[in-house]
Amino acid sequence: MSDEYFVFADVDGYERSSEYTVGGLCPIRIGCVLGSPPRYRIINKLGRGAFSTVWLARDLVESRNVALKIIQADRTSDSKELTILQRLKVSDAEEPRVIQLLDVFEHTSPNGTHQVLVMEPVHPIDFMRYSAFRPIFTREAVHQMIQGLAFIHNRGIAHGDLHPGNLGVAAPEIHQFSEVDIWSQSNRPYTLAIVHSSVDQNPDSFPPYLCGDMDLGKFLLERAPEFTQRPLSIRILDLGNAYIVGESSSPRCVTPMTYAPPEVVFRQQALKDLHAPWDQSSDIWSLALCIHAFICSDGLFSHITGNLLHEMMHYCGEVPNAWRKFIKSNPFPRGKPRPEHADKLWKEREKVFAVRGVEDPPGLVRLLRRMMVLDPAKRPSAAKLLCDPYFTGLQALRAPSAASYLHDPEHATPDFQTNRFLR
Ligand SMILES: Nc1ncnc2c1ncn2[C@@H]1O[C@H](COP(=O)(O)OP(=O)(O)OP(=O)(O)O)[C@@H](O)[C@H]1O
Repeated sequence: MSDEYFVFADVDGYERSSEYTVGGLCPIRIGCVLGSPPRYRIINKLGRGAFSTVWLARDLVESRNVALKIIQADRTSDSKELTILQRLKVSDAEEPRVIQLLDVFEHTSPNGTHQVLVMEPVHPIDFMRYSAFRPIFTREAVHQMIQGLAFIHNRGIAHGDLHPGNLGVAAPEIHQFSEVDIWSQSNRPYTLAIVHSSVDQNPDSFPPYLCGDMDLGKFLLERAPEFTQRPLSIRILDLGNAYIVGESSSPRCVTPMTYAPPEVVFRQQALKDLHAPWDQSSDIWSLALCIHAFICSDGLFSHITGNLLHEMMHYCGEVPNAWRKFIKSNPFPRGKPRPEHADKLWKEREKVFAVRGVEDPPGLVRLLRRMMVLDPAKRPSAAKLLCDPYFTGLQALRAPSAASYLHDPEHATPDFQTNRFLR
């Protein structure tokens, strides 16, 4: 496919050549300055999403580093992310648990007009070696993740794409490094020259080279190792698939299957329904799996085949009525799920958590099991989870924003009242 556009073939891990076209991605060069008036100088690439590229840039006005999420041109007008991020703004006095929008502007390229979201740069936790951090922070980090989700839910939003790549850790240490500091280190941009082969293509639609993703974590570990020794400050990222509950129906679930909730996996796998609805209760399930991955560096579930439903049932020890018919034609590979079997599996997890140095492994297992209930209506809300005994004695409620969304659990209404997704 790339031969239509480029002399070189598409390379895994980079944008596809077909994405640089009218209506597509914004061609970016290292060192160019975006903003009106010009303000953000591009340092390196941080990542790419389904419809965007994300860049580390120097804010020449505030002398700090920022992340620029540059949205594909034909997605700019219907992107809901800006509205959602504006709803999630906290005051300067509050420690956010959700990525904060610092600025927004539009940038015009030969491919169209792109919305640019300016955010704080964070260290994504999927690149984080858990062992590099002090396990003593586990309980606090887990509490902060749930705080972040409670905050999002309290603002009426469901996230819908929780996986380890969308959880990050604040990295204010990055601000002390200028572009030259960063360029002169081993993290200098890794670029791959590209040449388009068709003379019909507008050469300005393409960047002169593609950039590899910068390893921000490696840079910080080398240049600011104290980063791992202070308490973590978690950020939930990527509100690109979020929606305001009640204002619209849920968009298609894009969460990787091994983090997706059972109500979505069942409908996708058993009923071939790719538009399975999901809501805030679905985030609770996905966050439990993110917590597991944060500690163990890999997911709890390994399969993306039909066995995923079986794995879910084995860990939960139950078979929902709605699933029985489907399961009959796909018998259980490891025997029928039973509560004793689930207890055994979680005991094994407890041992793994203990090896990882987690505080109170049985307490953490109890928390995860509360979150991983097959019926979404029976999952506790994030606000209620903040009062789980696992957090007893934790000082993490010091974040001033906590008070604004923490319900009194005594008076909390039932958590997720409908089980309409588990038909
Ligand atoms: N604030 C940030 N700081 C550092 N890296 C970031 C930041 N925001 C995004 N990234 C990086 O860019 C990647 C893509 O960003 P993001 O997930 O927001 O885009 P998306 O289009 O919604 O992606 P996805 O396809 O994963 O849903 C992330 O996986 C992450 O590696």
